[in-house]
Amino acid sequence: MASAGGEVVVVDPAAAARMGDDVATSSSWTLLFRALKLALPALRDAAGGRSLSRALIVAASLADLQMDAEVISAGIVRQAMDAGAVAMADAEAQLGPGAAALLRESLDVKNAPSSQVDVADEEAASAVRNRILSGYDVRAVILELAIRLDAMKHLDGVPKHQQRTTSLEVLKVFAPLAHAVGAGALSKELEDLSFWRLYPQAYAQVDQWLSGQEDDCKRVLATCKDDLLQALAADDELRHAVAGFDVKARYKSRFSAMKKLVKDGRRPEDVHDILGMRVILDHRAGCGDGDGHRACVRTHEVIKGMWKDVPARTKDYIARPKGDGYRSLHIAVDMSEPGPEGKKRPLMEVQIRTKEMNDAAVFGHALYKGCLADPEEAKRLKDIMLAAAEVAAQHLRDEPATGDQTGVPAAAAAAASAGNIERAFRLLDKNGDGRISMEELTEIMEDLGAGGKDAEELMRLLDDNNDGSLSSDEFALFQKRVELKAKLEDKDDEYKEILKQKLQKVDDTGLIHVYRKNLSDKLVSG
Ligand SMILES: Nc1nc2c(ncn2[C@@H]2O[C@H](COP(=O)(O)OP(=O)(O)OP(=O)(O)O)[C@@H](O)[C@H]2O)c(=O)[nH]1
Ligand SMILES: Nc1ncnc2c1ncn2[C@@H]1O[C@H](COP(=O)(O)OP(=O)(O)OP(=O)(O)O)[C@@H](O)[C@H]1O
Ligand SMILES: [Ca+2]
Ligand SMILES: [Ca+2]
Repeated sequence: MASAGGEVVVVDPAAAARMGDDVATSSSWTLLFRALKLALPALRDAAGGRSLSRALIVAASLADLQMDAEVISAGIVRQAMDAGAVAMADAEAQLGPGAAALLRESLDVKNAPSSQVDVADEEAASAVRNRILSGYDVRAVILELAIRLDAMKHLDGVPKHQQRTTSLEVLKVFAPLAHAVGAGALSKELEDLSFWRLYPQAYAQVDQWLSGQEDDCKRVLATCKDDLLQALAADDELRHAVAGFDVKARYKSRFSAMKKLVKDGRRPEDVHDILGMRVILDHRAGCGDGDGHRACVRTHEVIKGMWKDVPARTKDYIARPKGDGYRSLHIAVDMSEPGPEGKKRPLMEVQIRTKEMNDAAVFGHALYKGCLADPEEAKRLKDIMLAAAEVAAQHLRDEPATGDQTGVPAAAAAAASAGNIERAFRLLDKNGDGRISMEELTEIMEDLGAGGKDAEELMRLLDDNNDGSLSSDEFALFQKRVELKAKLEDKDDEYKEILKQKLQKVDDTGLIHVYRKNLSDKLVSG
């Protein structure tokens, strides 16, 4: 047990010992401890403890992003605030003005894509992103991004329309923001989760294509990375010109692959970066190789000695930089097993560049780098978080994710295609008193061959203020949500068709929603 300022917080003694005395006495530790002390009891009471373990996971992910203790403590407390368990005044009193300012800004970032903005519109989304990037501390942006990722992982229990709004905001605003601040892995995760929620059929197609070869390709990437690091370190010319090497390997994300097929109109065999490797050379100044071009070319030669080079795909953007100044040597190698019976694999793209070139290419790099904690400190902060997570796991049971209990009934969704809100409302409001009563709703649903149960379900969904009838405002709000759903479903269908053709997979989803069509016909023709 550890006590701070009267209240008692349970801490696993073994975990506390691992943290070490130096950490326990540091100001980072004090701040994190205060945040935990404030949030733990509140979050433990909320949602069966689920929010507490989530808060700790968010905190650990912020530590992984090399955020400082102020951001991490703000992350823990933000979860407690979002659960309605902690007020801003308490956060400020416990954590001080720095963390409180971060919390306030993160809430501003959270609310930046307001309901007035149509984030599906690229220009509007870009304006929101720019406003966030120029208006707020980048640490507050990263804090909100970590919270968003957590939210995206726990959307099962929230209403469908909310799932879509959140996913669309993430896809259009927050995932590109993560990319812009240099948090590439976070961006990728946000994209794939929102892609899956918004376009489930299209996601399934891409997933089927990519997952088939994923394990094998990832194994190849891991082996190649090790082999390449060894070969580069053993090369005499490179040893002279380069102080160190960094090799990054990545398997293409679902969303990124989908964009190539759907938006660029490529065939799957024309996607040449499913396997990707990037070699970053820490080029020595004054070694007689100007900007490091020669070292990059030498790296290519070493690679040619190891794997099967595909000369037609070599692009030297160092000798001839792209219009935007992008510099990098791009090559491709064929990692298929030899012989006619050998396993065929997609090509592997290798980007070779110096640190300077890489810094310039990774947009926003400086922005993100400016607020990173010392890597050692970041590791220690992470240890504290993991220790706290262990403690939490001992005391709390994570609730299993709940199923989707709030699906929009097919008949309700049908109203989407009606388009004309006023006309639809007038049609349903049979006695013309400006409200749709339960009787009126039941009547029209029965006209359509649906039972009273469907009417009840529909009423529950639409009746925002629970007064048992629908105002035209409630109806309009509903219509807006349903239109978004219909738009997404159309796109999902469209993408699915394109992907299906390209990936030549048989479609097995032929559901015809006769019921839905009936209602929309009725609403349109009425
Ligand atoms: N940051 C940055 N990266 C770039 C730029 N141009 C290319 N890249 C990277 O290099 C990859 C390959 O680009 P290219 O070699 O031009 O080949 P491509 O066939 O046009 O590329 P893909 O669209 O990837 O098939 C891209 O997918 C990016 O990862 C650039 O201007 N800036
Ligand atoms: N060959 C590569 N090796 C290692 N990392 C890569 C490689 N290509 C891209 N990445 C990085 O992986 C992340 C996601 O990759 P993605 O393929 O979506 O990017 P991209 O290549 O820039 O996009 P696109 O190919 O659609 O133009 C980004 O952070 C990107 O910088
Ligand atoms: Ca690429
Ligand atoms: Ca009425």
